[in-house]
Amino acid sequence: MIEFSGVSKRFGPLTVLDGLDLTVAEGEFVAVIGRSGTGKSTLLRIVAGLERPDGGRVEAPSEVAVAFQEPRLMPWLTVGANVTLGLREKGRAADALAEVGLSDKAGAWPLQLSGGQAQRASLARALTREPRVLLLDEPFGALDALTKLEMQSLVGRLWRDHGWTVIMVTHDVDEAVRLADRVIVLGEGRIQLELHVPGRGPRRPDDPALAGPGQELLRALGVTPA
Ligand SMILES: Nc1ncnc2c1ncn2[C@@H]1O[C@H](COP(=O)(O)OP(=O)(O)OP(=O)(O)O)[C@@H](O)[C@H]1O
Repeated sequence: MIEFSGVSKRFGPLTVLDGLDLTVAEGEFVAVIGRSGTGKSTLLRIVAGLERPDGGRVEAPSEVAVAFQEPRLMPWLTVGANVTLGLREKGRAADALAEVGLSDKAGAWPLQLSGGQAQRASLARALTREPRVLLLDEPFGALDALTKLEMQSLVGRLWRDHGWTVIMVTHDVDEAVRLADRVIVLGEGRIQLELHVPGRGPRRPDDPALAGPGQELLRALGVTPA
């Protein structure tokens, strides 16, 4: 579904991606984790076609939707209008809002939404694009712990229901192992570690099977327990 072969990306003297190889299968959920500045967002932007690599080959479908940490809703449009912004077919807003549990907010203004509700609206907007690939860039980084768990469950459910291929950038090891089939650790322009998580997401946050993979990821990130 998505294939990176020897992909390089430089910004001036800075080499961000350095011969990166990555294959993502159709329907797979891949989490990308890594220290700040290791090129995680750049990787997503290349998949989305927002950035061109300097070297190597990239294959990715064009039906891609992106959701960011900040929901990027237009404050002068209602939630419903935001969801179908840029679409000729406006009828999909109601279904998409129902799917994310936001039916009663179609006429509300973005400023009237909580952080979690705004992220739900952002996901509804992605839904109306009927993507094959969903890219998530730290989507829940700004949410409180409980809302975050709810949003993870929602994304996991939407992923299963729609058969999307998902790449999610996150700083949260627990989130990565709760949702992903595979977690990759990015560093020095390449994949430093690749980890398959047993079972299928969304997993229970207290699933004891997640402790081992979580610790391995923390070690790979250079985080040692206190
Ligand atoms: N358009 C750009 N012009 C110049 N430098 C850029 C540009 N985009 C990204 N960079 C640089 O490339 C490096 C990687 O950025 P990127 O946003 O991909 O990292 P990241 O792993 O997503 O970081 P974070 O975890 O902090 O969000 C950073 O040093 C950043 O400053």
